[in-house]
Amino acid sequence: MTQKTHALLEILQVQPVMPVVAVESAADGVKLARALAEGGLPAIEVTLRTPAALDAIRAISAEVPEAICGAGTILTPRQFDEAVEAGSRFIVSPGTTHEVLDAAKSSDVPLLPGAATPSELMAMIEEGYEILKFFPAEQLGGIPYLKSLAPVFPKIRFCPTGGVSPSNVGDYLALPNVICVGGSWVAPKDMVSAGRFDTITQLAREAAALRVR
Ligand SMILES: O=C(O)C(=O)C[C@H](O)[C@H](O)COP(=O)(O)O
Repeated sequence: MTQKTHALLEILQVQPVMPVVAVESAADGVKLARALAEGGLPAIEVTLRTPAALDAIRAISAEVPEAICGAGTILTPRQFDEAVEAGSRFIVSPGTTHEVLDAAKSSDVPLLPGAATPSELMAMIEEGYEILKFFPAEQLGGIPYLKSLAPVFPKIRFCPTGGVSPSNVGDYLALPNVICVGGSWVAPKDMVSAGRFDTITQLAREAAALRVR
């Protein structure tokens, strides 16, 4: 196992659920990261799907020492570098390209790359990856699909994301090849815009109490 895989494992094993968030301002990001960490979910994936994302990562990294802030929806090497520069402790991409893999090679910050088909998994194993994002999990076949992959790829562990919710999260976390799940339900947009951070802390608390297997 590489040092970077080890670093990624340490982050992903901290909590059963990785909050996947899209924030409209750096201030919202800070409040959200605080609320989630207080509920027991210190690691948070801030997606680069809003213009405020990089500023939010910068602000969380500077102002919320209890959080472990990563960047999501990384599609290009430029985004990879910008996210690292902003202070991201880990990087998540929904799929994989050679360019993003090259950016990851020249960085100390670990990458959680997306892969789904057997050919994609084989390619990622060749690149030295053992921990992968599985996105969009439910739409790609969800739990039965991951069960089918397990005997063929015994070393690979996934972070399924996309369509994971309180109603199916327990079944995902029961799979031997799932290390944690990603999801937005712990930080609903309407609660963030309404400033309901206490409720978000409560949602985080419930998610943090889930058991992995
Ligand atoms: O942008 C990415 O890289 C993503 O991961 C997309 C979505 O934010 C997650 O898939 C969360 O999906 P839901 O929990 O179903 O809302």
